[in-house]
Parts: sequence; C-alpha cells; structure tokens
Amino acid sequence: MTFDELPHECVIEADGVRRSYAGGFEAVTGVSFSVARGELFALLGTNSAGKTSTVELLEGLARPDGGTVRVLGHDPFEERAAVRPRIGVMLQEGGFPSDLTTTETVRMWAGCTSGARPTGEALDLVGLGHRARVRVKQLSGGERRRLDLALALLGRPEVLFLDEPTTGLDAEGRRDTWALVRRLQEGGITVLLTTHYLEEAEALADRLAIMHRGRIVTSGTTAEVTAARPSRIRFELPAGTAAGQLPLSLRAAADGPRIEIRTHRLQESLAELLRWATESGVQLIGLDARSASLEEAFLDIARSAAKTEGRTGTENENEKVAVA
Ligand SMILES: Nc1ncnc2c1ncn2[C@@H]1O[C@H](COP(=O)(O)OP(=O)(O)OP(=O)(O)O)[C@@H](O)[C@H]1O
Repeated sequence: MTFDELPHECVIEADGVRRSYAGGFEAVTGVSFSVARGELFALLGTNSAGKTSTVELLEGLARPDGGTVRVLGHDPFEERAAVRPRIGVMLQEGGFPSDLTTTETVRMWAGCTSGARPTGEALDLVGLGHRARVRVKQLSGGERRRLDLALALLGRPEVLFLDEPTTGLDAEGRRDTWALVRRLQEGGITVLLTTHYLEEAEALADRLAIMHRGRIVTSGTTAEVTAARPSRIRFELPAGTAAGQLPLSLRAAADGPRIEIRTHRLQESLAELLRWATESGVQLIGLDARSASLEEAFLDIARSAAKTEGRTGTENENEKVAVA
C-alpha cells in the first residue's frame, strides 16, 4: 500500500457550516472542507469572504448556526476542554500588555498552558531569542506577530490555526515564517492558514480553498485550482505592426500596443507566435509567457462572481489581493 492509499486521519472537518451575525447577516453560508493530519490547508478569499468567521468556529470561539465542525474528532465549542490544549491559535490581532517584556509575556501565557515549552525555547523557535528582555511596546509590528506565533506554539500543539500570520512582516520576515511553518509541518503538525498573500498559499499549502461571499468557490491543490485557467502570453508589437497582422488563431486582446493572448495550449501558441514573428521579421517587445497562477485563478473567480452579482469590474478591483 502506498502512502497515498493509506487512510489519512481527518483532523479538521467542516460540513455545511453556517454562521450568522446579529441582524441576520449570514457571513458563512454552507462551507465544507476537511484537513488530514500533517496537511497544510490554506483558506483564501476576497475581502470579507468569511474566512475568519469560519476559522473562529473551528477554534471553538463560537457555535455554528448550521452544519457541524470537528477538530481532532471533537466539537471544538461543546468539548473545548478536550480540544483547546491540543491546538495553537494565532489570531489576526493579538493583544499584549505593552509594558511586559517578551519573556514576561511568554511566562504569563505559559501559566495557563499545560505542558508549555521553556520560555527561551519558544522565543528561539520564532527568532526572538535576542529580544527576550525588550518590552512589547518596543517590538516592531513584525516582531509582535512572531511573539503571537511563539504563544501559539507554546503548548506544542498538534493543530495550528494561523490567521494571516505574515501580515505586517517584510519579505525576509515572511520567508523566515514560511521556513518555520515548513519545519513545524515536517514535525507532523497540521496547519490551517488564512492569508491574503497568494504567494504564501502557493509556497506552503498542500491544498487550498478560495472563499467568496460566505462560500467556497473552488478548492484543491494549486495545480488543480489553476488547471482550468488559461496561460498567458504578453508582448508589445513594434511601431508599424498592427495586432491585425497576427495569425488568425492568435488574434488577441490588444490594449494599445500591448497584446495579451490567453491560451489553453501554451506551447503550441507560443511556437506559432515565434514562427510568425521570425518569418515576418517582427521583434516582439517584452515577450512574457506564463502558466496560469493562483493569482489569476483568484482574480478570475473574483471577477466572475462580481459579474454574477451585477457588480462592476471597477468596484471589484478593490478586492484585496497581494502578491508577496
Ligand atoms: N461580529 C460581527 N458582527 C457582524 N458582522 C460581522 C462580525 N464579524 C464579521 N462580520 C461580517 O462578516 C463578514 C465576513 O467577515 P470575516 O471577517 O469572516 O471575513 P474575512 O474573509 O476574514 O475578511 P478579511 O479577509 O477582510 O479579514 C463581513 O461582511 C464582516 O463585516
């Protein structure tokens, strides 16, 4: 039996989950997914898609208004005492008393954590060992996020919930956090990550789901999510050459001199374009060909969902998408 054929223990399960807020607004409208032991699952979404509202249910912070959630085989709200010691939670915004040092903060937290790591180990794990005596108010935004992470890891959790863990970190800090998350995953931890950074999901996630307006629009591995999307070839034509001169099969969206060809047959389309350019003596300026990325899949989903809802493209450009 290969590894893939072995039955994987399901550690996180959401089945038809719903959540409404006061006034009747339904923020989560029937979300289902599962995460196997040792997997990293990323929950992505447009602004206000309902990611945090969903994750809070899994963390046991609220009871779903419909459907069921299970973490490590338990209801995280009803059986909080069984679940809480085995999970680590890094909320979007942690709040610390700002006059305490990082060591005092970790010690205080350790007081309410069973089987806590030694303070120095927790700080070293997130690269804050050298900031042990610094007061929280003197830490940078990125260092505070790392302190949040140290607290989430204090009880050696089996399951880690990371809600936008790298927001506010610079590129180096973000990559350090990714490396740490990978190390933790190698040690067998299961991770549920929400992020606005598509590159972060691409770098870390075994599987992911994209949410929009309270529901999951698509899910799978990055390859599965991007498979149905077209690849893209971009270039500019030199002065004196018009888009109309391109071979018929490559007539493309032209925006001034800039041409964009969307194709499901990248190799064939590119070969045809290069043959035409060589035979016609045309120099393609800034030629760039790439397979569909998660970013494109995300934008496509946001655009088509907006169209279905009768919103304009201009409005939709406000959807928060960041590429680190
Ligand atoms: N306590 C609350 N009371 C009322 N509405 C709320 C509450 N919390 C969230 N909402 C609404 O629920 C919707 C989903 O919010 P949520 O924070 O879950 O989305 P999100 O995907 O995490 O968003 P973002 O990525 O922008 O942080 C939003 O419209 C939000 O305004």
